Amino acid sequence: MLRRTIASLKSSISLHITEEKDRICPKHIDSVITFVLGGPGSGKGTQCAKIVETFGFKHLSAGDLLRKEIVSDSEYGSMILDTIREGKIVPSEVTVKLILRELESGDNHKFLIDGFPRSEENRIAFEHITGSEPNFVLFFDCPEEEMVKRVLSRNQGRIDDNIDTIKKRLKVFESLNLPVIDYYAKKGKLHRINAVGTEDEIFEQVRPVFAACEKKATIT
Ligand SMILES: Nc1ncnc2c1ncn2[C@@H]1O[C@H](COP(=O)(O)OP(=O)(O)O)[C@@H](O)[C@H]1O
Ligand SMILES: Nc1ccn([C@H]2C[C@H](O)[C@@H](COP(=O)(O)OP(=O)(O)O)O2)c(=O)n1
Ligand SMILES: [Mg+2]
Repeated sequence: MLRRTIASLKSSISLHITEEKDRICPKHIDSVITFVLGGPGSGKGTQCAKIVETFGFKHLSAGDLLRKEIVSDSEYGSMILDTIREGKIVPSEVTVKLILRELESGDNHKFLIDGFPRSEENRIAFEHITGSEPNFVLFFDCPEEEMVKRVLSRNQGRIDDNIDTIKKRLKVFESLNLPVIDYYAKKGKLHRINAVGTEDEIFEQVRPVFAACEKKATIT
């Protein structure tokens, strides 16, 4: 059922999926889904690696999945490249499709979805297509000048890690991603993390969130 739906998403790029019949659930209804949010350079990827190591989650980075599409023969490659270079957000149907493919592969039921949703459009598309919501959401709260400093010294050869694109990405973060963060705060699902400090200091704020989640899973 899910594979068929992914196939139909591939062939149809218009996304107005609002009816119950169009919804699909991740393969494992007992999955733990965590969204990991924060501005560019706030440390999402760095902390996800620590969470994977300590708590055994599967890390899905929306940015990495999109970058893989650019270097593959994907029909969306050049559109994704142009969008990322401009610091804009790739249409949700493309990103959600890539995430769904990962949610459906392998046996791990605990997912960190890093850098997604980056807009209300992303959020709504995910909810409508999967019929599910995250169990909780991490927000790495970092001052702009620190984010700029980190991105400029990241040295991963990314086309969007230059000062012009960073300025655009920060504007997009403020206008499109902060409303999503607000949405989850109001739902009581947000864990705000102070993203300034050493990597280990920051992880000491992250650890109890996942430890509590593990404890809850043992009790229920
Ligand atoms: N707490 C920290 N202090 C200083 N630099 C950091 C910290 N956490 C991550 N970095 C560095 O900052 C850059 C951006 O981190 P990254 O995890 O890629 O952020 P994001 O995925 O949010 O863009 C990387 O070069 C990383 O090594
Ligand atoms: N949900 C997403 C995630 C990333 N993208 C695009 C736009 C982003 O600027 C780039 C890079 O995202 P990525 O999460 O790797 O960037 P940072 O780790 O925050 O620096 O990818 C997107 O269009 N939609
Ligand atoms: Mg990242």
